[in-house]
Amino acid sequence: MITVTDLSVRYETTMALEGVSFSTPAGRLLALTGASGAGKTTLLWSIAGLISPDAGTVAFEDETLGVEQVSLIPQGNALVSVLTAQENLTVPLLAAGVDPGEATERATAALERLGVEGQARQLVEQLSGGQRQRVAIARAIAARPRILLADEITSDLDARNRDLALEILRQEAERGVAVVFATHDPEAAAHCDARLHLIDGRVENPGTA
Ligand SMILES: Nc1ncnc2c1ncn2[C@@H]1O[C@H](COP(=O)(O)OP(=O)(O)OP(=O)(O)O)[C@@H](O)[C@H]1O
Repeated sequence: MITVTDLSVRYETTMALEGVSFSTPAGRLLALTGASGAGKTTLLWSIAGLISPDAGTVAFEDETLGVEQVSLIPQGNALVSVLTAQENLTVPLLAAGVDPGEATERATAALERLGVEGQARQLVEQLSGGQRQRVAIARAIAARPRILLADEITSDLDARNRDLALEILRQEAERGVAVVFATHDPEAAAHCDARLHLIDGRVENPGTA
């Protein structure tokens, strides 16, 4: 469960979020919608603990859950371009203390789920935009998060891979993960269980998400 209470974030003169409150349980796939600049990325980064809000709180119901169990798939994927696809998955797992054998198994399985196992040994800089996006999704799920935050992850994908990415988000929710998926795509939002719509940093129809 993610509970956001009265969250406000200001960038100099811009109020990116203002009094945002909502909660979403484990197992739910929540679409986060709104026009460009509405505050979707700011909200995901705040939930991930990467931005300190000016006011308000983000809480996870399970007190034992720390930010290391939150995976964010950022816009633009943030992969390391001079590492291979496989290394982009294994390096963070090794850094988190996962045993090398298990890190390799988890990376291989995640790349297979996204259909990019054939690119495992290629450098990220040699991959297409859509392949990079799928490697970024694989990296997030290989971490086995309890909370998964996905920022516009279908924007570079063709129809088949867009459906695959949505199916992966659905499978993660079925595994008991709380998933928040920022998207401009109405069809992708319709595939989710609920929708939170932001207008200029505020929640439209508060309390209905
Ligand atoms: N680092 C920053 N410094 C100043 N203003 C910022 C910064 N990041 C975002 N903003 C502003 O905060 C507001 C919300 O931005 P945010 O990126 O959260 O929106 P978004 O809904 O994710 O947009 P998009 O759909 O285009 O990605 C916008 O007005 C944006 O210009």
